[in-house]
Amino acid sequence: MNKTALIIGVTGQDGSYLAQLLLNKGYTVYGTTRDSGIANFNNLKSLAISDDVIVLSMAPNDFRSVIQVVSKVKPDEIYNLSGQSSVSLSFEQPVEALESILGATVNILEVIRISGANIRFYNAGSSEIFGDTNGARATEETPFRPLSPYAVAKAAAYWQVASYRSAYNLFASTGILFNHESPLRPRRFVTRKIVTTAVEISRGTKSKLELGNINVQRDWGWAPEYVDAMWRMLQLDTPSDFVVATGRTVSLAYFIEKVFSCLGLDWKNYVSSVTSHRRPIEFDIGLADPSRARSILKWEAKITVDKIIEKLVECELKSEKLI
Ligand SMILES: C[C@H]1O[C@H](OP(=O)(O)OP(=O)(O)OC[C@H]2O[C@@H](n3cnc4c(=O)[nH]c(N)nc43)[C@H](O)[C@@H]2O)[C@@H](O)[C@@H](O)C1=O
Repeated sequence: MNKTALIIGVTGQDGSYLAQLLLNKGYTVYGTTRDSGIANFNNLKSLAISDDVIVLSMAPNDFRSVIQVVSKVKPDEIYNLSGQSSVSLSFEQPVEALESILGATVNILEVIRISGANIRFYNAGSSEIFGDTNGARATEETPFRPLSPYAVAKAAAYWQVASYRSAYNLFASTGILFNHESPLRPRRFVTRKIVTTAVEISRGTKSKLELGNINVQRDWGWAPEYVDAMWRMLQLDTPSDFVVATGRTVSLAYFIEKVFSCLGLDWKNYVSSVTSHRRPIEFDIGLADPSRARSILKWEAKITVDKIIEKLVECELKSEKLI
């Protein structure tokens, strides 16, 4: 029998790729956005699935709204990909970070618990919860040292999910995802900002690129592969949390250099690091050990950072958003 999935926050990068994956698997896919009357469906449109996803309005931090949608859809699986997703923005809107991430997670868990239905729940976690690991690769056992309001909210949501799983025996799991990129990323994230600006520079419509701290090192993966890990987590016999990453970390300077060299440009002529783009606090190096996902989910990131750069530049040059 066909399964029904509810993707909360379907219009974002991950929501759109997940909807595509689930549609391909034969799911009936419902998706929510705060106000479907005014939402931006560009990501769903660029994947050519906007007519296939049934979109509903839902405010995840409004309990009534969540219960109404879940009762109507009767999903087998719920994926919560909603809420603030920018670490940088969370320093400016810390309450919004907490409410949109933690408030939504508790509402969804409560609705699942009260409904008594056999619903599997995926919670979008983040590697930001680890903060500075002092050079150690983060695993599912690594202690949390969140540094931003975003990371604090994600850490709290993680523990809510773990608590509901133990207390009420819910099938609820958190994917602790490291950075994952695609052409569907908005420009507020650094990879898209670099690629779009570098292409503009190559076309002569921009002359410089201002960034914050370019010495940070991150584990960057390919978003369409990461949504497959989310799905796999809900197909297990028992719920469990997983680190999802490539296992390879590079510096932002490396990323910038490669993007510019794809376009035949020397980045040093165009890029500067300015204090206004720096965050009040952040950690330098993000390192991951995704071996548990490899052994239990049978999931592995196949697309390397060099390939990601190539794909992003190629898509930007064609100004298309398809993978
Ligand atoms: C795992 C995690 O991954 C993402 O969060 P993020 O790492 O903050 O992503 P980003 O692309 O904004 O920054 C990446 C790095 O790049 C540095 N950086 C330098 N200069 C600029 C700059 O000019 N803009 C930006 N945005 N970043 C800059 C910045 O300081 C940071 O170290 C989200 O998906 C989040 O939802 C999530 O969970």
